Amino acid sequence: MITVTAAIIQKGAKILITRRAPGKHLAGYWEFPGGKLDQNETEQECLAREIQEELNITIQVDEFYRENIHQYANKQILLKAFKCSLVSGDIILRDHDKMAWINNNELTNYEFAPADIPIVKALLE
Ligand SMILES: Nc1nc2c([nH]c(=O)n2[C@@H]2O[C@H](COP(=O)(O)OP(=O)(O)OP(=O)(O)O)[C@@H](O)[C@H]2O)c(=O)[nH]1
Repeated sequence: MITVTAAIIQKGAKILITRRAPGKHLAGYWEFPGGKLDQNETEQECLAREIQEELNITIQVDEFYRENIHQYANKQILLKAFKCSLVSGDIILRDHDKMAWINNNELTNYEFAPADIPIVKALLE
């Protein structure tokens, strides 16, 4: 099983979502940015690293939110979502082709990666 971290980055009342770029697994689906846990790093370190690499911003990882295990056709992932806040930097999309700052109630307007659905549902409650 692959552990994947995901950041729910809050700025005021809005949260950041990003769309997976063409050519990637699940291209075109929206997600919470993040990525696979490397050996010898904590989940918090992984998330801060991935967000810096993918989005060019520095975040603070505030708290664990929810996790979900999902079986894709060729892999099983443990998706771990954390509430985060923006510390500094301007976003540059390096891995995604779109981003949006949205209110939680707008989550229903976007098609999320299947593994994210329970996390999206929790955010809508
Ligand atoms: N970052 C992120 N990945 C997610 C989410 N939901 C979800 O199913 N994933 C999946 O978890 C894996 C995370 O991989 P990644 O973003 O680090 O790397 P990648 O696509 O370049 O890797 P890969 O193509 O080798 O699988 C991908 O298979 C991705 O589709 C999510 O909300 N955030």
